[in-house]
Amino acid sequence: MTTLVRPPLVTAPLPTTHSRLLAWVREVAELTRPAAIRWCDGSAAEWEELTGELVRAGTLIRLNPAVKPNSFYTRTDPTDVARVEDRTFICSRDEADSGPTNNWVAPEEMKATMTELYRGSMRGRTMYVLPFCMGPLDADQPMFGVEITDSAYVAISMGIMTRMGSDVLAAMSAGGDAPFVPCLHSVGHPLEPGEPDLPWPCNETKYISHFPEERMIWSYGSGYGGNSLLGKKCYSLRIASAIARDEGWLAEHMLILKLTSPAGKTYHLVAAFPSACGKTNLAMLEPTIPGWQVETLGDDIAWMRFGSDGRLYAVNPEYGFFGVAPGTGWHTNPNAMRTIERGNSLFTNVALTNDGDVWWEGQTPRPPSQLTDWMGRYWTPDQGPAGGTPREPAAHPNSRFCTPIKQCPILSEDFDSPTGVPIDAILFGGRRATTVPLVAEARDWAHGVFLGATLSSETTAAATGKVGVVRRDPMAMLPFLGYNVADYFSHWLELGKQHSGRLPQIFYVNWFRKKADGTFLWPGFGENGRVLKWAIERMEGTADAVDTPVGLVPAAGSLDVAGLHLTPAEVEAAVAFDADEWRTEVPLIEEWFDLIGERIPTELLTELDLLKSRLDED
Ligand SMILES: Nc1nc2c(ncn2[C@@H]2O[C@H](COP(=O)(O)OP(=O)(O)OP(=O)(O)O)[C@@H](O)[C@H]2O)c(=O)[nH]1
Ligand SMILES: O=C([O-])CC(=O)C(=O)O
Ligand SMILES: [Mn+2]
Repeated sequence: MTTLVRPPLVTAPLPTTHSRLLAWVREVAELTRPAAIRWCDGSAAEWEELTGELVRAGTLIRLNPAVKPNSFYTRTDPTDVARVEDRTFICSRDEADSGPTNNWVAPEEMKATMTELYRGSMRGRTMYVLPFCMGPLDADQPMFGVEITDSAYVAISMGIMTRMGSDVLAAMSAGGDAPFVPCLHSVGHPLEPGEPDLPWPCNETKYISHFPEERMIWSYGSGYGGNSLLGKKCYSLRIASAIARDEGWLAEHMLILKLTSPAGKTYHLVAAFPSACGKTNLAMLEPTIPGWQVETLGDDIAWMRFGSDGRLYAVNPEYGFFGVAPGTGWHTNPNAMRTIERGNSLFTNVALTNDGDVWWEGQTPRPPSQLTDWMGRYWTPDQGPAGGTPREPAAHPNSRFCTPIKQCPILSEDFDSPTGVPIDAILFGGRRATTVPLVAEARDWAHGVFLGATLSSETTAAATGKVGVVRRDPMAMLPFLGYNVADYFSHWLELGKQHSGRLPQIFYVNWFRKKADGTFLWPGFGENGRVLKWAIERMEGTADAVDTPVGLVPAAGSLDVAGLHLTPAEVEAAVAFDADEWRTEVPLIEEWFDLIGERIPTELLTELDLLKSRLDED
């Protein structure tokens, strides 16, 4: 079913009877004035057609089918390479509800501004209507969305990242018209008659706006993933977190994995790490310790609800991986390599090899002798890009692969379960060169929420702005919260009180602690399985820990380091709690709590006092 109609959309047979959807599509078409409207069906034929058009337009390059079948490469405009946090807005009716960590503009004012930007913004382009569902379509309450976009790149990417197309559209009106989240996106580059298009149209003016009360998203000016694939961060985190607060569940920036011990016992873990801090890698972990096995359920987002048995269950709302390319290789994340090798993938801002394959820093120990870099320039390992400087990487640090989750060789068979998997442990982690030990176990739920609430990390290339600056990133949700951060902490604490019987155990981790020479103390990647093993053994009551002011860290000999090429002193340095470093950290936590202001729950202030008094005793 492919419906290509000319506005105002009344002449062709319409693919749905959903009246709110039809009215909205008509309204957007009248405002944005596209040359054509296409209802996407998510079929293979549609993928063929759209990728073909994008190749002709110069947006995509088809990769060598012998190495990457049915896969494509794109370079964005060099100014449109990451999420734009300073242009991201939570437009709640009351400013206080967006909280101290979000940008806020009153909804009516934002709508007025953006309506003028959208006026005629799709002229000369096709408007794509993408019906999608976050999470399984057979869920009790399927979470529908419809994205309207003038980008074919967004249309095919959403086809990978979400369950998208005719099945979803049919389900949306199967039992009466279902509610859905309207997601409007325009690259903001209309074409005048005869004007040639650009390979990557976008606009200097960017807005990524969320209307949490109306459950609605408006995005303008950027084609880059996190700003334009509106089912992902915008819906599944910012809008969903607001829905979850209202309905008593959690929408979190977390991977989901299943772990099987040598004895055959299974566990499920979720882990929240900020962008570009290791979620995709941990989700696809290949443990180095014998007998332990990981299966993947999700690498970025977890929706978690309490079941009738009182346990917390997690579902991954997504259908694909939008993973960081640099650092992904056979020695670090072989399962990601196997996933993309199967083809059907899009690569953005990586480097291109002479034989039509993709490359990025860390894929192989040494780069090929020549490449075309992410800006289309001739690049060599010695000289860097032509006209650039020798140390410029060939792939942008935030370059990405976009690939179907079903291709992951270790995907858990529970992936499509509408109720999800029961969670045994929650990990919070960041990228800290100092201070935070390799692993610490929280004393209880409130202490775990405190560890999550004060989580900190060095900024990365996943968002525009300076890289390497330490900032608080509560539960790795700082850029993804759809409401007031203080209310979010209260929500976590409240859920803990309501379900105190069988709560997951909370742990704090840091793979990124460094030695004085700047290299990592802990080898990471497959070796992180050792930390998961320790966490499981803590829950089983078989591993020893030392009580420190930040939590319970591994006692000497309790972390399995057999076969690891680290000296006992190095292991000790990785797991150590350092009181002086924490005395330096406390004022930063106080500053953070001051910023949050009066709405902060008292339990967290109590936890901070407890940390301080324990440090005084230390
Ligand atoms: N040193 C070290 N680096 C790691 C480890 N895990 C991941 N990385 C690197 O950190 C970067 C980001 O890792 P990802 O797993 O893609 O991070 P992510 O949290 O999924 O990032 P987003 O997709 O932006 O949310 C990559 O360059 C990885 O190679 C680790 O255990 N140790
Ligand atoms: O949202 C994006 O563009 C990519 C991503 O996963 C992140 O930044 O966390
Ligand atoms: Mn990721």
